[in-house]
Amino acid sequence: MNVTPGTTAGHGAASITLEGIRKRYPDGTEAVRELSLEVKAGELTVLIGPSGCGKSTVLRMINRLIEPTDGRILLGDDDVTRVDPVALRRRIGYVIQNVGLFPHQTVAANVATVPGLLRWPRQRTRDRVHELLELVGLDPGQFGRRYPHELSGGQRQRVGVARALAADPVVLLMDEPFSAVDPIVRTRLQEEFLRLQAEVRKTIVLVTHDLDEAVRLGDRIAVLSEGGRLEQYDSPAALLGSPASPFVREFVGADRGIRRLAVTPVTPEVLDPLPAGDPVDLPAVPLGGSAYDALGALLTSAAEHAVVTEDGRPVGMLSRSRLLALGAPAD
Ligand SMILES: Nc1ncnc2c1ncn2[C@@H]1O[C@H](COP(=O)(O)OP(=O)(O)OP(=O)(O)O)[C@@H](O)[C@H]1O
Repeated sequence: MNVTPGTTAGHGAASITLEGIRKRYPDGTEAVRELSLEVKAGELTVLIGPSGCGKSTVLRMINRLIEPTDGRILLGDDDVTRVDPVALRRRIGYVIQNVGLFPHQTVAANVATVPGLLRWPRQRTRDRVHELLELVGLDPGQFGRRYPHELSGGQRQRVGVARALAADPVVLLMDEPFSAVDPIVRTRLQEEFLRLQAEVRKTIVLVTHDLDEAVRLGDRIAVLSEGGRLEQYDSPAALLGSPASPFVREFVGADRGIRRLAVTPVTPEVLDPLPAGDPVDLPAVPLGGSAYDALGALLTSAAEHAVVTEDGRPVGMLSRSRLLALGAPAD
């Protein structure tokens, strides 16, 4: 299988190209009418859209759990419809909502599933399981021997991610991976997952219903409407800043200004000069930090300005009005 080495992609990450894919189920349902989309190697694309718009169908066509009726799907330069589907699935990690761990196997055995199928030597598998459990924040000595029912929902979710990464797949597909856990655990898992992705840099397609999750995790977000129609494919900031259609505008909602602040960094262009004297009793926010966090600091202190710092040194002032303007829609 060809891989795109590139500087941004992780080891063994491949781009995914969907070319005019279509899925018509045997009962005549046109789940996906025609969809073309490219996910760059090492990037995370989120598929989002109303229930029944075809997100899971698209995801499952990539690893051929569902066969497309038409169109091509490429991993790197390889057409996935031309390779053996079982071999293909071993190269593609797949994480689903309720994880699907084998209940009668230990955590270690669950993580070792694909290396086992690939007949890795025992020691290599053991080392890999150890490494992965550490990577997802579970102590291998403590958790390796447990069974899935002896874990919390969040821990099970981590084991699901470790299992999907076990054989160093070229691509990771995730269908509502964090939706089965409560909002606080969910946010923590998302943060940990972002750290993990910064390390492993896989090409990831993630399906979610949750716009905040999409904005937090996605390098790019694909908004789909009924029949797998691609309404917009953009970075979170571009999607929130300039929705391409009334459908997208309604979908991203009235509070998109706030969401937009979360993906907008505080940059030198929005700063006012420092005042002559030392600014006292003003909140300090870091250059490059999120505008959302800066707004939080201003609201908490009831100040009109924050001091923006770089390496602990004041470099400019940020006013409340400038900050709010960053969240204002461009249209
Ligand atoms: N096996 C099937 N046979 C017939 N129709 C199906 C089948 N599987 C899914 N569908 C239909 O295809 C459409 C897309 O389903 P899909 O599960 O891909 O949507 P989704 O966007 O993932 O939905 P949700 O967000 O609710 O999980 C829906 O109308 C669904 O009813």
